[in-house]
Order: sequence, then C-alpha cells, then structure tokens
Amino acid sequence: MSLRKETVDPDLGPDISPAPTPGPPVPLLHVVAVALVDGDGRVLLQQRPPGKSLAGLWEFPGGKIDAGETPEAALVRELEEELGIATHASCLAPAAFASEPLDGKHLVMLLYVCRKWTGVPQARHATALQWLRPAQMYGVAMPKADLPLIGLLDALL
Ligand SMILES: Nc1nc2c([nH]c(=O)n2[C@@H]2O[C@H](COP(=O)(O)OP(=O)(O)OP(=O)(O)O)[C@@H](O)[C@H]2O)c(=O)[nH]1
Repeated sequence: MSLRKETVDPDLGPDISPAPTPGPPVPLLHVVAVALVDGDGRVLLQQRPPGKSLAGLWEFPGGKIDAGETPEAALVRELEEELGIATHASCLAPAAFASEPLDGKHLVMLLYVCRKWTGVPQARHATALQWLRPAQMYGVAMPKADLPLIGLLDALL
C-alpha cells in the first residue's frame, strides 16, 4: 500500500515524481571546489592526472572535505596543496552545488567563487591548467557532475 497522498495542485498539476524506493543508505561524498576568476573573467580548470578516477577530465580545483573540517577550511587547504596559492574563507563566495551518483556513492560538491588570492597557480597535482570563460567550457571534457555548473557560472560571472 502506498503511503503517498495523491494530491493535484491546480497550479503544479499531479505529482508525477516516482515514489521513493527503500534501499540501502547511499554514502555521501562531500567535496568542495572553486571557480577561481581572474581579472578577465576567466575561470581556472585543472586536468585530472593519470591513475586517478576520471583521469584526463578537466575539473574545478578542490577535493574531499576531511572529517571535522569546514568546507571553507577544506578549500583553503586544497588550494594550497594543489595550486600553491593562498586565500581566506572570507574570499570564498558560495555559488552553486552539484549532486550526482559517483562510483557507488553520491557526490555532493559545493562550488564557490573566488576572485582574491595570492600566488600564481601551479599544477602541483594536475596534468595541466587552463583559464577559460564559462562559455568556452561547454565543449570541454568535464565530469558529469560539473556540466550543470557551466551554465550557472555563465549566468553568474
Ligand atoms: N575537485 C573536483 N572534484 C570533482 C569535480 N567534479 C567531480 O565529479 N569531482 C569528483 O569529486 C571527487 C574529488 O575527489 P579528489 O580525488 O579530487 O579529492 P582529493 O583532492 O581529496 O584527492 P585524494 O583523495 O586522492 O587525495 C572525485 O571523485 C572527483 O572525480 C570537480 O569539478 N572538482
């Protein structure tokens, strides 16, 4: 027996979303990432290195949030580790998020925008770096979770 109440909102119409299916809980993978924006409105992408999952794809710098870490602290740490640049939590503006199944888990990725940092980004972990305007990202090979973020950045920046 379905416990769902069948309602028809006159403005929204019937709720046609599938009933939630009971199943094992899905582990969430909490990730932070950033659109670093330069003075010309271009955003930094880095290429995932061979040997890592999704190798060869272009992504926003960032990584997993460690246990006990705030998202902002994780991003400041990742930017130092991956690119050798320094920024502050106060320079990270929440912008968008991605939610996508990934390798048996469910990725929840918080995307920030940052326009202020010190140092010149270096590819310490990535194969390569490139600066692109959001409109130029539509043809770039990026992780599936990132694709809805391109249009959002295009509208935002
Ligand atoms: N940084 C980043 N990760 C992304 C993006 N899109 C996306 O699906 N991911 C996924 O989010 C996860 C981030 O993990 P990661 O492996 O980069 O994290 P990490 O730097 O902590 O690496 P490590 O655990 O190997 O040390 C990966 O599964 C990656 O594929 C993105 O735009 N940026």
